[in-house]
Order: sequence, then C-alpha cells, then structure tokens
Amino acid sequence: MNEAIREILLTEEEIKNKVRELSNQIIKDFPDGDVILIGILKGSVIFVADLMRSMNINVTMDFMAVSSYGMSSNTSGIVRILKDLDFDIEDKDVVIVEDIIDTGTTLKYLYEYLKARNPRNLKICCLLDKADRRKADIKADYIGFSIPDEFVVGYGLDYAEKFRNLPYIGILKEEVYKKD
Ligand SMILES: O=P(O)(O)OC[C@H]1O[C@H](OP(=O)(O)OP(=O)(O)O)[C@H](O)[C@@H]1O
Ligand code: HPA
Ligand SMILES: [Mg+2]
Repeated sequence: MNEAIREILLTEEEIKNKVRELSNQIIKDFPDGDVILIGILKGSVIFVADLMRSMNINVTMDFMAVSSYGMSSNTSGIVRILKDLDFDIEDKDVVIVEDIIDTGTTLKYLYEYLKARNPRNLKICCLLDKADRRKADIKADYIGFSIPDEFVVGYGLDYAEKFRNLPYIGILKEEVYKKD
C-alpha cells in the first residue's frame, strides 16, 4: 500500500463490480444507445474510461475541464471552466460522469450550465457520494458508493495532482494534507 494512505476504503474488485452495475443501470434507461458521456476532467478520466468499456451500446464521450479545488484539500467555492464541450448536446441523451460529489458545488454549477443547452435528458453518474459535506442542492441519478467525510484519493482522485494512478480508493493520512 502507498505510504500516504491510512486505509483502503474501496478495493479494485469492489470498484470494478460497481462500475459494471452502474453501466447496466444507464443501459437500462437508454437501451437504444446514442448516449453522450461527459467526463469532468481530470478526476473522472479513469472512471469514464472503465464505465464506457462496460457499456455495449453506442456511446460517445466528451470532456469538460473545471477546477475548484486547485492544489488544496478544500473547495474554493468558485468553479472555473477551463475547457468546454466540443459538441452540441441539444436534444441529446447526456450523462455527466463525475468521480465524487463532495460539497456539490461543481456538479450543481455544471448541471445548470449544461441544462441551458437543452439536452433531451441530462443525468448525473457519480462514483462517490460524500453526502455529509453537501452544501449545494444536487443529487446524482446513478451513485456508486456513499462514503464518509474523509479525504480520499486514487482511481482518478488526487491530492495536489498526486495519487490518481492508485488502482484502489484510499483515505489519505491527515499528516499528508495538514502539513501544507
Ligand atoms: O462537490 P465539490 O465540493 O465541488 O467537489 C467535487 C469536485 O472536486 C474534484 O475536482 P477538482 O476541482 O479537484 O479537479 P480534478 O478533477 O482535476 O481533481 C472532484 O473531481 C469533483 O469534480
Ligand atoms: O475527498 C476528495 N478527494 C479528492 N478530491 C476531492 N474533491 C472533493 N472531495 C475530494
Ligand atoms: Mg482534484
């Protein structure tokens, strides 16, 4: 285990099974395909890649880049759009794919922003839900795991851009982020 990790919260196997479950739920809602998955950079990259590969319908992908955490373990509360979509989503079936809902600031902002472009359906698929920390009124349609109020990393999630490559999701030791 990485020495910055206090405890493994979700193993590779648990994540893999959950990704399959979530992709089945999405397919059930959109059996005819032509779904656009919108990955939110950078945290959702690994999740969206795995999710997409377990969907045997026509799916396309696009990305948005936003950042509210920067190099910190706390949200700034301000969402900055760093990259917008490449394609039009009007009248399309769209699923926003996120790694985590924490305060909800990022997803609330993105949901309203994309809703204004009149997609036929706009859903949210989120691997982790840290409900205790919620400030913004937003709920995902597809949720992987509810997790406790701990700063987690791995499977795409970072602290100061590190640990995204861990294959599991682990709780970061407090001394790693408290000393910054
Ligand atoms: O619910 P919230 O409190 O808004 O937090 C969730 C968001 O914060 C993280 O992104 P971050 O800004 O760290 O960018 P990253 O994906 O590039 O790591 C995470 O990937 C979510 O997008
Ligand atoms: O617990 C977290 N880990 C990594 N990034 C995050 N962004 C919001 N919450 C978290
Ligand atoms: Mg981050």
